[in-house]
Amino acid sequence: MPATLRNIFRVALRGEALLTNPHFNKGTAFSLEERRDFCLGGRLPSKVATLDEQCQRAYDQLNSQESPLHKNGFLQSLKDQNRVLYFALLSKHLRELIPIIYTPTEADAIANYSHLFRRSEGMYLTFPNQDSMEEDFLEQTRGREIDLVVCSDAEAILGIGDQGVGGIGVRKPPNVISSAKSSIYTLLAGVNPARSLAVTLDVGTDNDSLLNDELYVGWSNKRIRGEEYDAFVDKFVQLVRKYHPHSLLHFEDFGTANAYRLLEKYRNEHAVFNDDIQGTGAVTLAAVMAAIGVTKTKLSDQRFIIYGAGSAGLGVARQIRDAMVLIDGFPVGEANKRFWMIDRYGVIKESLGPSKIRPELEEFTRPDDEWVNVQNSDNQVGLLDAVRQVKPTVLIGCSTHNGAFTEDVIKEMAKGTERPIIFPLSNPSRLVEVDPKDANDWTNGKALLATGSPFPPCKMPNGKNYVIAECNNALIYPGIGFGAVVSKSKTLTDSMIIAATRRLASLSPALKDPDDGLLPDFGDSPGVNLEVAIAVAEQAVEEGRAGIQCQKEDVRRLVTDAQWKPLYAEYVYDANGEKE
Ligand SMILES: NC(=O)c1ccc[n+]([C@@H]2O[C@H](COP(=O)([O-])OP(=O)(O)OC[C@H]3O[C@@H](n4cnc5c(N)ncnc54)[C@H](O)[C@@H]3O)[C@@H](O)[C@H]2O)c1
Ligand SMILES: O=C(O)C[C@H](O)C(=O)O
Ligand SMILES: [Mn+2]
Repeated sequence: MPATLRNIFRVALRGEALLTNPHFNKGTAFSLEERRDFCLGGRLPSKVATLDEQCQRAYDQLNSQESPLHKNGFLQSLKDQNRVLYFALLSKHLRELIPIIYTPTEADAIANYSHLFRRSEGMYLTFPNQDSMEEDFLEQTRGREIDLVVCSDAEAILGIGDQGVGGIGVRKPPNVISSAKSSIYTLLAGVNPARSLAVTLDVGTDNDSLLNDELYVGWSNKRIRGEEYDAFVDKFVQLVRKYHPHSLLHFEDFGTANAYRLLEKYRNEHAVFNDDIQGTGAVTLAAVMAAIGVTKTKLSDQRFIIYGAGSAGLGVARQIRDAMVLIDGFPVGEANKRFWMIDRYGVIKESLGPSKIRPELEEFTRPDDEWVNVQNSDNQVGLLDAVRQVKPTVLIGCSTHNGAFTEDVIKEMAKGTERPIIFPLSNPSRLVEVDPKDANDWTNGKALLATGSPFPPCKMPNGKNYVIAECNNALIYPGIGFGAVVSKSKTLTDSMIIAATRRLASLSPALKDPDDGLLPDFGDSPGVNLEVAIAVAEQAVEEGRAGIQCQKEDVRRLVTDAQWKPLYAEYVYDANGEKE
């Protein structure tokens, strides 16, 4: 892929092979000299276009697409044709187009993957083909330096569940989640797309509608679990470690039990990152820090109800708990007591027993005697009862349960605290626990709000707009990953993630104006992620994790210089030059 800062690029492809390679293709932007030297003479109309002109044309075509899903399809096909143009167009219209290639539209695209499938992207490693995994892996990566590997087994895609290699029904492609997350790395942090790899680990699916669809493009088999699953994933992780020891390995949308286990298993031997646990924990902590800046309280003053105790819910609880310990000097045991986790069986409390409480939840399990006056007949404590009893100051949703934060729940919460902090984080938009507009109305504009998907601003009682912060891990994970990549960090530590969070929190608009959004706008997300990357790389250098020799003062320049930007390089033909 043409690097931005190098103006001249030696390329070994000519003619059709050049025009059909998305990493090298410039379409009508090939200069006259390049057309001559690369045998493109009769293959292009005569006018040489600039990248700006190409963006304008592509944008006009995009706008003729009728729905977000059609726009997503158009952009996918642009990406298949010309990577520089794709990223240049996205960069020019960031605020408008992130929701098209990412949350929420990408959820519909994944749900329809098998029916929209046109062309594969990235790497598919399928359970029954594991004997050839190394060969398959090398086939796509030989001779390439890979900085970033994003993988998913698609068991828990956003809030829409098991999608196998990509679902059916509404419409679109597998690899979509790992590809979308990789594109965001490039767009918002500057990861070179030629140095990143999106991988789908196809271990089957338990989604019956996929298994029964003859157009399903993945491995039509029940999900593999247990030792066989672990061995398969391990084979893949060891390949990444062997061939790309400095890469960052990003896990996305694994089922909760696997997500935690895999993170713990590998985090001390390679730079691994689980976005749903750590990315969500980090961005949510930053939003909470901004909110308590508005309420002028401390983290350890808060009482948290976290509704949905899966990867995201527990990641958020742990991250905030760790910050309470680190920032407020609270003992861990005391900090744990500030959390009430709720899942399908109500509040996680002791008498639910090990069949309903996963081991990772034990530290947040509540004693039963807290609930003697509020238990329902089925021994479960629901959200409304919990809110009445706990009087939470912060209510966070990671449940996929649309509408769970009812008017009763929100009004009950507002009785117990002056400025309720309410973050319904489930994605995509249709799964949000409460529409922020309702939460705003029901609390007379008192609620401090953030959501996982983009929502329009709300009206405050004084007529002013209240910006709903988008508390999505994309505001921080690209920076965390890029910081780890540039510093060639051997592992990704909790302190590096805390450094990222603090840097993000320091950029909150609410610090200047308490009525402003709790987190920076996604239109500013490239600058925000750059700051995050610098903070992470500085921390890596400071704590001796970095694989590069440099001083902390040099990190800002190093990270900035390493960013890939969507600009065309000038090509010179060289039979020994780049081919992929
Ligand atoms: N905003 C963000 O950056 C962000 C990041 C990660 C996840 N999320 C969203 O959070 C949601 C959960 O994601 P996850 O990765 O943690 O999934 P997950 O499957 O690991 O966890 C979901 C949890 O919610 C519980 N749950 C389901 N229905 C419930 C109900 N009716 N009441 C109470 N609990 C219920 C499940 O039992 C499970 O424990 C998804 O919608 C996802 O899109 C948002
Ligand atoms: O994909 C997103 O938008 C955020 C998050 O990783 C999720 O699973 O919802
Ligand atoms: Mn996710």
